[in-house]
Amino acid sequence: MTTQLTLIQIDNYGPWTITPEPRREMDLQTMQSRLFADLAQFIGSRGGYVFFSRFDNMIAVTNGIGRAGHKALQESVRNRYPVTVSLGIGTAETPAAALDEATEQIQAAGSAQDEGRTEVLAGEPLGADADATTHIAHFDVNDATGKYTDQLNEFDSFIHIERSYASLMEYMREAHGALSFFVGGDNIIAVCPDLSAADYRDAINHVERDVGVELKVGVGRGTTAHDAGYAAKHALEDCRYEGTIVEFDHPQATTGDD
Ligand SMILES: Nc1nc2c(ncn2[C@@H]2O[C@H](COP(=O)(O)OP(=O)(O)OP(=O)(O)O)[C@@H](O)[C@H]2O)c(=O)[nH]1
Repeated sequence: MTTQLTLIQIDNYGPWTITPEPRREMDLQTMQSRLFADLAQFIGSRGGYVFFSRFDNMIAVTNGIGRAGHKALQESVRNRYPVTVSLGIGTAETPAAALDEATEQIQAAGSAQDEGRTEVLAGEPLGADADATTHIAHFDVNDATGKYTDQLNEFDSFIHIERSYASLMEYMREAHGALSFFVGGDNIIAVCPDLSAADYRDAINHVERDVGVELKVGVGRGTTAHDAGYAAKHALEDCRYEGTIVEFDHPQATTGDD
């Protein structure tokens, strides 16, 4: 299996936000969220996933999207936005290693705040003969509506959800080189290497011990993020139906420790 990740970095964005003087915050928020929406549309329509992370930098799973697709994305952003984007592509068995490679490509071309560095397109997409299978794990808080949304004010609910996200993202990053992203509501999507049910159970137990939030997870695989993520959603439905905390949409091809 190999995950192809693309780091999307807005070129020279920091200086732009204060030139000629600080821009209205809600105008920046509008631009950032519209750019994210357009990236989600463009990448999603080609089977990929994109996560907003810090908005000035975003991370996409781009298995199945080649250099021409990446170039078209840059052109489309340049034609419609007051900013441009640089793209670094990396491929590896673990998502963290793929992101390292993607990041090195962009960093080698110059600083994020170098006005001479624009529209870098670096790194090689997966070859046609590579095994492009990727794994997506879709985590969800158990009964977030009953425990939080219907009981607490929105900010206090948000604190519980964000704590579980912080705990899970660090654990998955350190233990497995997996990258986890909050995607709204009580949902966290992780891009993962091939892990066992025991690995996922350990992650869920860690979060419960650490911050007292109970999670469940559906895991899918596919040659695009959409295929893997959609399978993960079905597996999550199986958790709901079976009352379990880990379900795969496919037989596990792992070490058999579970
Ligand atoms: N991004 C994303 N958000 C979702 C999805 N499904 C639900 N949500 C969000 O999660 C919130 C809670 O929904 P659920 O997870 O179904 O509700 P719950 O109360 O936790 O119930 P159980 O998950 O069945 O334990 C919703 O208000 C949505 O914001 C999804 O597939 N993707």
